[in-house]
Amino acid sequence: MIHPRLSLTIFLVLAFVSLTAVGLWMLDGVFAAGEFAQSSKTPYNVFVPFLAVSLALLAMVVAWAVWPLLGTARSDASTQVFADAGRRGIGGPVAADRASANSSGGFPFPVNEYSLHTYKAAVDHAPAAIMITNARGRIEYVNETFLRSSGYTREEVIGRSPAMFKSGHTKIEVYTDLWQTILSGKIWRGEVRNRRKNGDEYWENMAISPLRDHFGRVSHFVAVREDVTERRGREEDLRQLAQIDPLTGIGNRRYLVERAEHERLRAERFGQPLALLMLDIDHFKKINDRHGHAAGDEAICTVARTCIEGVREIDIVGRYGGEEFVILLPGTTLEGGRELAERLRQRIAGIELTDSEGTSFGLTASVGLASFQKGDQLEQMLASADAALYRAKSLGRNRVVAVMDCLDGAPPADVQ
Ligand SMILES: Nc1nc2c(ncn2[C@@H]2O[C@H](COP(=O)(O)OP(=O)(O)OP(=O)(O)O)[C@@H](O)[C@H]2O)c(=O)[nH]1
Repeated sequence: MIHPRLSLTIFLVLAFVSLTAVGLWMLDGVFAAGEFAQSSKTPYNVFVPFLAVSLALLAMVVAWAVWPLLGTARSDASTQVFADAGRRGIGGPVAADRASANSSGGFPFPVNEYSLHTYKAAVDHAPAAIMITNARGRIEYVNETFLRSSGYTREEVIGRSPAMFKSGHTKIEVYTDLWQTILSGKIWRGEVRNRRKNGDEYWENMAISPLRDHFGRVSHFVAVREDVTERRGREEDLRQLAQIDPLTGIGNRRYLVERAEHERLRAERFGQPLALLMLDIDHFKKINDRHGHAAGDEAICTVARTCIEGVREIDIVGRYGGEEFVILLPGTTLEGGRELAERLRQRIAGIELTDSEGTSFGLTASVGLASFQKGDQLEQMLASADAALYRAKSLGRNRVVAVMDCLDGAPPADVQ
């Protein structure tokens, strides 16, 4: 493709030549130059300055057209990187062909005079942290924001690998995906947890794009990084808040389902046992009716505390419904689960509370127990525990009942 400046130059040259020819023709000079020369009253003196002005203008136009091309040819590799990155937007894959390097991007200045300075200033002071590494993964450039957010000085990072910022808390799959993407010439976007010089960890949202030289080889990687620690923190707070039961402060049903699914997958994968208890306060409606809603709330909180205090740290306790709790026991068999359920039942039966009138009252609870069987889905485990709980209630309450498997429609087998 012809360079736009070149096309304009050709057009102007042709225009000047035509104008000169027309001017001379109008003076009748070109066609009768011999006569003029011989004539005493020759117009020769008129068209010489005319021709000189035209030629001077022509020379200026040519100089105007050729100067930036000469200038750009002298520009170095960094001009090319910045010019291309700036013109196409840093973060986009770039094939740094000659034509694009020569372009002044529509500015009325040569690329290496205007663009290099402007683009470099823009990158140096950009609000996002920017890092450029070479093809061997060594850092060649970092901007001011990068230095501020990482806490390092330029001397401490230039020539080193970006691995120096790793916190060790980003999944290995994230890095595998990152390298596969950028080595295939595409932009990688994602979030990684990095470490500042002072040891603090922070979340960065990154866009890493490969730059190519004029042979099409990846020569550099440009990483544009934004510190998103605050946003991640807020998201995590909201996520946790959405999973907490406001009355008891323990996990709610959403929390339980998420954790239970995680534990079920772990049990499936590693062949470990997993027991699930479903515990429900007996005749709770009567407690509310006789002692008031506040006493009912107090009873729920006390049972929650009793469950939390009665299990191991790795066990998971949550409020599944009104006066119903689910307890997950990773690494625990049905027998182990039954022992714990019985212990909790006894502790709850020992609770004594006082209502607002000073009347004391006690509590009992029934427990349904299920254990993970290979291939079980979470819904099956919950349904089994629920069926066992129903049986415990129908057998008179204040007891523990276990069910091995309700899938075949067999009636639940009582443990107690
Ligand atoms: N105080 C209080 N009561 C609640 C809360 N959530 C649910 N409830 C009440 O708990 C009672 C549960 O009653 P039911 O489901 O009939 O069960 P129950 O009376 O315990 O009877 P069984 O489970 O068969 O022993 C209902 O009256 C609900 O209104 C709560 O957060 N606080």
